[in-house]
Amino acid sequence: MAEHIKVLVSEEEVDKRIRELGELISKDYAGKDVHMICVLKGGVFFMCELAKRITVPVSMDFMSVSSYGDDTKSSGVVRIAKDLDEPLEGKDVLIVEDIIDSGRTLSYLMKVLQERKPASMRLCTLLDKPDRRVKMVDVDYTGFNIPDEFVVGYGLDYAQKYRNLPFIGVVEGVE
Ligand SMILES: O=P(O)(O)OC[C@H]1O[C@H](OP(=O)(O)OP(=O)(O)O)[C@H](O)[C@@H]1O
Ligand code: HPA
Ligand SMILES: [Mg+2]
Repeated sequence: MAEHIKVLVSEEEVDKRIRELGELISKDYAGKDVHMICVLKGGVFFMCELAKRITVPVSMDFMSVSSYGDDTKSSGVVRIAKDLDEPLEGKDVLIVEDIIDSGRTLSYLMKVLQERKPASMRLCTLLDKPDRRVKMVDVDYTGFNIPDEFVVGYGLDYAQKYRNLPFIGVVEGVE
Protein backbone atom coordinates (compact mmCIF):
# COMPACT_ATOMS: atom_id res chain seq x y z
CA MET A 1 0.00 0.00 0.00
CA ALA A 2 1.34 3.45 -0.88
CA GLU A 3 2.09 5.86 2.00
CA HIS A 4 -0.40 8.64 2.52
CA ILE A 5 -0.15 11.48 5.04
CA LYS A 6 -3.23 12.50 7.02
CA VAL A 7 -3.06 15.91 8.75
CA LEU A 8 -3.20 15.61 12.54
CA VAL A 9 -2.16 19.14 13.57
CA SER A 10 -2.33 21.84 10.89
CA GLU A 11 0.41 24.35 10.10
CA GLU A 12 -1.71 27.18 11.56
CA GLU A 13 -2.30 25.30 14.82
CA VAL A 14 1.41 24.49 15.18
CA ASP A 15 2.44 28.11 14.51
CA LYS A 16 -0.11 29.46 17.00
CA ARG A 17 0.98 27.03 19.73
CA ILE A 18 4.68 27.84 19.21
CA ARG A 19 3.92 31.55 19.67
CA GLU A 20 2.08 30.76 22.91
CA LEU A 21 4.96 28.61 24.18
CA GLY A 22 7.44 31.37 23.27
CA GLU A 23 5.45 33.89 25.31
CA LEU A 24 5.18 31.55 28.27
CA ILE A 25 8.89 30.67 28.25
CA SER A 26 9.85 34.37 27.89
CA LYS A 27 7.78 35.17 31.01
CA ASP A 28 9.17 32.23 32.99
CA TYR A 29 12.78 33.14 32.14
CA ALA A 30 12.37 36.91 32.65
CA GLY A 31 15.68 38.40 33.85
CA LYS A 32 17.64 35.29 32.77
CA ASP A 33 19.34 34.02 29.65
CA VAL A 34 18.10 30.73 28.24
CA HIS A 35 20.50 28.13 26.84
CA MET A 36 18.48 26.13 24.35
CA ILE A 37 19.61 22.62 23.49
CA CYS A 38 18.26 21.14 20.31
CA VAL A 39 18.01 17.35 20.14
CA LEU A 40 18.88 16.56 16.52
CA LYS A 41 17.65 15.79 14.07
CA GLY A 42 13.97 15.90 14.97
CA GLY A 43 14.11 18.98 17.20
CA VAL A 44 15.57 21.33 14.63
CA PHE A 45 12.43 22.82 13.06
CA PHE A 46 10.73 23.36 16.42
CA MET A 47 13.91 24.84 17.92
CA CYS A 48 14.24 27.45 15.15
CA GLU A 49 10.60 28.53 15.29
CA LEU A 50 10.46 28.57 19.10
CA ALA A 51 13.72 30.52 19.45
CA LYS A 52 12.27 33.26 17.21
CA ARG A 53 9.34 33.68 19.65
CA ILE A 54 11.49 33.97 22.80
CA THR A 55 12.25 37.52 23.89
CA VAL A 56 14.92 36.92 26.60
CA PRO A 57 18.55 36.43 25.44
CA VAL A 58 19.04 33.01 23.85
CA SER A 59 22.12 30.87 23.21
CA MET A 60 21.95 27.53 21.44
CA ASP A 61 23.74 24.22 21.27
CA PHE A 62 23.02 20.98 19.45
CA MET A 63 23.19 17.34 20.35
CA SER A 64 22.40 14.34 18.20
CA VAL A 65 20.80 11.31 19.80
CA SER A 66 19.18 8.44 17.99
CA SER A 67 17.20 5.38 18.99
CA TYR A 68 14.74 4.84 16.14
CA GLY A 69 17.08 4.66 13.15
CA ASP A 70 14.85 4.21 10.11
CA ASP A 71 12.22 2.24 12.00
CA THR A 72 8.84 3.15 13.51
CA LYS A 73 9.84 1.29 16.68
CA SER A 74 12.52 2.35 19.16
CA SER A 75 15.58 0.10 19.27
CA GLY A 76 15.60 0.74 23.04
CA VAL A 77 19.26 1.75 22.82
CA VAL A 78 20.00 5.47 22.92
CA ARG A 79 23.14 6.48 21.03
CA ILE A 80 24.86 9.90 21.28
CA ALA A 81 26.02 10.64 17.75
CA LYS A 82 27.13 14.22 18.47
CA ASP A 83 27.72 15.80 21.87
CA LEU A 84 27.29 19.47 22.85
CA ASP A 85 30.04 22.00 22.05
CA GLU A 86 29.69 24.01 25.28
CA PRO A 87 29.70 23.07 29.00
CA LEU A 88 26.36 23.48 30.83
CA GLU A 89 27.63 24.47 34.27
CA GLY A 90 25.67 27.41 35.72
CA LYS A 91 23.40 27.75 32.68
CA ASP A 92 19.61 27.82 32.58
CA VAL A 93 19.10 24.99 30.12
CA LEU A 94 15.99 24.39 28.04
CA ILE A 95 16.01 21.10 26.15
CA VAL A 96 13.96 21.29 22.96
CA GLU A 97 12.53 18.09 21.49
CA ASP A 98 10.07 17.24 18.76
CA ILE A 99 8.44 14.32 20.59
CA ILE A 100 8.44 12.33 23.83
CA ASP A 101 7.21 8.84 23.00
CA SER A 102 8.47 5.94 25.17
CA GLY A 103 10.52 8.52 27.12
CA ARG A 104 13.70 6.47 26.71
CA THR A 105 15.65 9.13 24.81
CA LEU A 106 14.87 11.99 27.18
CA SER A 107 15.15 10.10 30.45
CA TYR A 108 18.63 9.02 29.36
CA LEU A 109 19.61 12.45 28.04
CA MET A 110 18.37 14.38 31.08
CA LYS A 111 20.33 12.11 33.38
CA VAL A 112 23.51 12.63 31.34
CA LEU A 113 23.04 16.43 31.13
CA GLN A 114 22.08 16.89 34.79
CA GLU A 115 25.52 15.55 35.73
CA ARG A 116 27.03 18.58 33.96
CA LYS A 117 25.60 20.84 36.71
CA PRO A 118 23.35 23.35 34.92
CA ALA A 119 21.78 26.05 37.15
CA SER A 120 18.41 24.72 35.99
CA MET A 121 17.13 22.32 33.37
CA ARG A 122 13.69 22.24 31.78
CA LEU A 123 12.20 20.29 28.92
CA CYS A 124 10.04 21.63 26.11
CA THR A 125 8.49 19.23 23.59
CA LEU A 126 6.30 19.96 20.63
CA LEU A 127 4.49 16.63 20.93
CA ASP A 128 3.85 14.16 23.72
CA LYS A 129 2.40 10.66 23.47
CA PRO A 130 1.69 10.00 27.18
CA ASP A 131 0.03 6.61 26.48
CA ARG A 132 3.32 5.19 25.23
CA ARG A 133 5.49 6.06 28.21
CA VAL A 134 7.91 3.37 29.38
CA LYS A 135 10.35 5.69 31.20
CA MET A 136 9.15 8.58 33.38
CA VAL A 137 10.08 12.06 32.10
CA ASP A 138 9.11 15.41 33.64
CA VAL A 139 7.94 17.65 30.81
CA ASP A 140 7.75 21.40 31.56
CA TYR A 141 6.29 22.69 28.29
CA THR A 142 4.20 20.69 25.82
CA GLY A 143 2.83 21.81 22.46
CA PHE A 144 0.28 19.03 21.95
CA ASN A 145 -0.63 15.71 23.54
CA ILE A 146 -1.31 13.27 20.72
CA PRO A 147 -2.69 9.73 20.45
CA ASP A 148 -0.54 6.64 19.91
CA GLU A 149 0.08 7.00 16.17
CA PHE A 150 3.37 7.30 14.30
CA VAL A 151 3.61 10.93 13.24
CA VAL A 152 5.78 12.83 10.78
CA GLY A 153 6.48 16.44 9.82
CA TYR A 154 7.92 19.44 11.64
CA GLY A 155 11.21 17.56 12.10
CA LEU A 156 9.75 14.09 12.61
CA ASP A 157 10.71 11.45 10.09
CA TYR A 158 9.68 8.10 8.79
CA ALA A 159 12.83 6.46 7.35
CA GLN A 160 14.37 9.98 7.20
CA LYS A 161 11.54 11.33 5.02
CA TYR A 162 8.84 13.95 5.69
CA ARG A 163 10.80 16.05 8.22
CA ASN A 164 10.17 19.11 6.06
CA LEU A 165 6.35 18.96 6.16
CA PRO A 166 5.08 22.21 7.78
CA PHE A 167 2.34 20.32 9.71
CA ILE A 168 2.08 17.16 11.84
CA GLY A 169 0.73 14.18 9.93
CA VAL A 170 0.11 10.49 10.37
CA VAL A 171 1.59 8.06 7.86
CA GLU A 172 -1.07 5.69 6.63
CA GLY A 173 -0.24 2.46 4.84
CA VAL A 174 2.74 1.59 7.08
CA GLU A 175 2.90 -1.43 9.38
O1 LIG B 1 10.59 8.90 23.67
P1 LIG B 1 11.30 8.02 22.70
O2 LIG B 1 10.57 6.73 22.44
O3 LIG B 1 12.74 7.80 23.04
O4 LIG B 1 11.23 8.75 21.27
C1 LIG B 1 11.53 10.10 21.06
C2 LIG B 1 12.79 10.30 20.28
O5 LIG B 1 12.75 9.59 19.04
C3 LIG B 1 12.98 10.47 17.95
O6 LIG B 1 14.32 10.51 17.60
P2 LIG B 1 15.04 9.46 16.62
O7 LIG B 1 15.73 8.42 17.43
O8 LIG B 1 14.07 8.99 15.58
O9 LIG B 1 16.16 10.38 15.94
P3 LIG B 1 15.93 11.62 14.91
O10 LIG B 1 15.44 12.80 15.74
O11 LIG B 1 17.26 11.87 14.33
O12 LIG B 1 14.89 11.18 13.91
C4 LIG B 1 12.53 11.81 18.48
O13 LIG B 1 13.13 12.88 17.79
C5 LIG B 1 12.94 11.77 19.93
O14 LIG B 1 14.28 12.16 20.11
N1 HPA C 1 7.31 9.71 14.59
C1 HPA C 1 8.60 9.90 14.23
N2 HPA C 1 9.61 9.67 15.03
C2 HPA C 1 9.33 9.24 16.27
C3 HPA C 1 8.02 9.04 16.72
C4 HPA C 1 6.94 9.27 15.84
O1 HPA C 1 5.73 9.12 16.14
N3 HPA C 1 8.10 8.63 18.01
C5 HPA C 1 9.42 8.58 18.33
N4 HPA C 1 10.17 8.95 17.28
MG1 LIG D 1 13.60 9.66 13.87
